[in-house]
Amino acid sequence: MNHESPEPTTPVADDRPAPTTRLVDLGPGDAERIMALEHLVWFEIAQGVSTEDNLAELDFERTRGAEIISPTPRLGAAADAAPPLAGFFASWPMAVTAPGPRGALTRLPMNGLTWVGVHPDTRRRGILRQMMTDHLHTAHEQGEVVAGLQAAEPAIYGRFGYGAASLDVTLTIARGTDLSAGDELDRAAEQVSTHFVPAGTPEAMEAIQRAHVSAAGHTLGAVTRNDSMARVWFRDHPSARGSKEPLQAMFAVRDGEPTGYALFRRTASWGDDGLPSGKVLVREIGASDPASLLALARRLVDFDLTSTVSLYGRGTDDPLLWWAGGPRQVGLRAHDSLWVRLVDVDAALTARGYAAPVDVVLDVVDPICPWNERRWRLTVGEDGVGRCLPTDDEPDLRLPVAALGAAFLGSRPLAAQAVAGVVSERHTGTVAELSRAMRGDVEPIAAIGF
Ligand SMILES: CC(=O)SCCNC(=O)CCNC(=O)[C@H](O)C(C)(C)COP(=O)(O)OP(=O)(O)OC[C@H]1O[C@@H](n2cnc3c(N)ncnc32)[C@H](O)[C@@H]1OP(=O)(O)O
Repeated sequence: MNHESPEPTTPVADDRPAPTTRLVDLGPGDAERIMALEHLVWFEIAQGVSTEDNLAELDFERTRGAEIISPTPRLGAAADAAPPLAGFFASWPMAVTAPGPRGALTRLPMNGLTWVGVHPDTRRRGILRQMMTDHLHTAHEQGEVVAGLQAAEPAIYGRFGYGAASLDVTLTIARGTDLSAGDELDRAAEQVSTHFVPAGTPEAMEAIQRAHVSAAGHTLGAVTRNDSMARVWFRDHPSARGSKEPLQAMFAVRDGEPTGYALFRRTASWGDDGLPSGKVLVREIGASDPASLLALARRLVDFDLTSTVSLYGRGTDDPLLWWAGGPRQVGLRAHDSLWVRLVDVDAALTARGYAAPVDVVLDVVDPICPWNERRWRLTVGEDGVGRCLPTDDEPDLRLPVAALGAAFLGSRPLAAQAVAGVVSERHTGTVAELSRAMRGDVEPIAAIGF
């Protein structure tokens, strides 16, 4: 990303005079103005964390901002200060596990968008739209095929072609709950040992990363950090965490090999009755096989001085949910997790696999990425491998690109989206045909936080 965009923003739904901004690449030298904007956007400050540490997770090859080039000068600002930022966004090269051919899984590169924010003084005047257009066009130019994000608010990103492709389920399990999984899994879980260490050391971070990527290969919907993110992700600043215990990494090990991990923190508390009621908050848990997941979960529900364990980032048909007794037992709460955007419809539909043969012509609507907005023929053979090519043939169905993003991880069936009026069918039966071919065998897990 080395191009600058001199075009001013287009005012939308606001008659205040719009500032003129331009999109620029940002680097470590922009730390001060990045943090000035971040504090205004998120109104949250990590106490005692240096600016350098705050920004350490950013990839400055993929970090952009909208700087204000007029009006100037700014009341109260130093005359030689760099222009302030009206907007900011960054991304990481990540990966997501999508359905592969015939029930297999496939890990695909994914552009993960993050840190999106616009100055409160300049909102609702098109700066986000300008940034999103730039982001998706840059991703396309760089050959990225699939993009994803987690939305601060669910109403924002559908208009930019993202579809909510997975749900994030939180399970709260009482201490001592009998996780009932059947004899075979019980015996397999007994072969798995667990131990935990502070997560914030370089050695722990490296081991977490290995377990994280390995677990993702077995988990539909799993999103992974890349190695450079992993090196800084779990720094656990004592001043920022206050009196909480350091983040802990628990590993599952079978035959000397790591087979899973969990990241958690315990918070001590005591009830009015004098009994301990500490909480275990599990930020991530992942495993390469169900027995290792079970072994980790059994250990987590068995800590002295605690009363509940909350597991974030789980899925709707998660084995943990049913081992623990079902939705009513675990106070199930769900919200949208990963929003998927097909940057290149043909490459993305060719990269994932299918559950059944299909031959359909899609009429895709995508005003933000015009290279996608046309008819595409998707042909899938008996082997579940697809090919998507441009065509001028009559379409079988018409749909916005966001509908394909929503269905990309094998959930959110197109047939259900047709019932909701999002997808329309020109030839009877073609929505059902494509819908069945895109379905996964299980529901996707939620994405990690990013
Ligand atoms: C992946 C992530 O990082 S998610 C984090 C998103 N960031 C935040 O929520 C931080 C706080 N909020 C903000 O910084 C800003 O309000 C933003 C980034 C959400 C929006 O920026 P703006 O420059 O005001 O958006 P912009 O004017 O370009 O609006 C684009 C469109 O989105 C809509 N929109 C913008 N914000 C919202 C919102 N919070 N809810 C619903 N719609 C919204 C606008 O109405 C507009 O719609 P239209 O083009 O269909 O008419």
